[in-house]
Amino acid sequence: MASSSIPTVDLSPFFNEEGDEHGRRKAIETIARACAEYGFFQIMNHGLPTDLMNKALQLSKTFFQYPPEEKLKSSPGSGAPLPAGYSKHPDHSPDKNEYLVAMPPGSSFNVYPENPPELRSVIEEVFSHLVRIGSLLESIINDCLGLPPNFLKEYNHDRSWDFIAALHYFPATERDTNGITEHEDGNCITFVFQDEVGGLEVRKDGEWIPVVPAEGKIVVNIADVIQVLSNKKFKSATHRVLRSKGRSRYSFAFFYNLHGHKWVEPLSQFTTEIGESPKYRGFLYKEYQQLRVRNKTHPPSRPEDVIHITHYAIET
Ligand SMILES: O=C(O)CCC(=O)C(=O)O
Ligand SMILES: [Fe+2]
Repeated sequence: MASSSIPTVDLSPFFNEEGDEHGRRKAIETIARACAEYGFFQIMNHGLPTDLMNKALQLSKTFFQYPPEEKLKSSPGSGAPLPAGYSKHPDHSPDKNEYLVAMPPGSSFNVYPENPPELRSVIEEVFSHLVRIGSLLESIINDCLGLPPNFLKEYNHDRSWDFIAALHYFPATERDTNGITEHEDGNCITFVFQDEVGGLEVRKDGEWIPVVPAEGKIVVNIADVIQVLSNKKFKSATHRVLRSKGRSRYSFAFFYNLHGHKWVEPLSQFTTEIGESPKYRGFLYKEYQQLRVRNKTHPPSRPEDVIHITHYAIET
């Protein structure tokens, strides 16, 4: 494998009725290595139709091209655990994008745009596929970590905090190409699909590796909750998005999440049982997610004040 690309995993063995045990083992090994080394890989043959992904990107583009007053009609309501609806980063934010967030289909917090009319049903369809793919990847990661069968599934059984974001990155300017500042995601596992423009990069051994757009592929990255549970055996991938000159970029990110009432701490399998000290103190997930939402809605003026998972790290 060239060092300048991230591994691609073919998931078809998991959909093969006859049970392709060899194919499954191979996929699991590749994923285990990718998660331990840098927390990023791509998947193909995952069951989310390429046409549906393209349609979602196209419809989101139509939405983001509307004038601000139209988009602002679907501004988030209050009381939701996340700003579900349309938002744009404040001008002083280093992140130069606008986004439309949706929680699970049927959630009372969702504020969908009325136009384009098909956008809602297409996002809901994509959402259902990604929940299914999320559960599959969660069970594979459960296996990769050597946890008891269904451990993560039972721990993370409530899907009501999952969310999806349609993102629009503005074209770069002469002086500024930042789209999303380097970061790790706070949830369990993230899934991204993007248009052909490119700009997503992942850091490995101090180097930025571009995630070259490939139609039909979904980018998967391990996020903070898995990093904490595994006491850093699996890495929450550091990534960023650079903007292109003269071109907008559209993408979707799905956050396979955890319910806010869950307690998160390094599991005994990765601490006491193997004589390692925990690298994080425990926390209620809701508290961490609230701090992260604040990072976005009220970005601190000093970058060092942005809350990351290091907030809970135990100094050694
Ligand atoms: O747009 C992308 O490719 C990635 C988005 C992302 O990293 C995020 O929303 O956390
Ligand atoms: Fe991210």
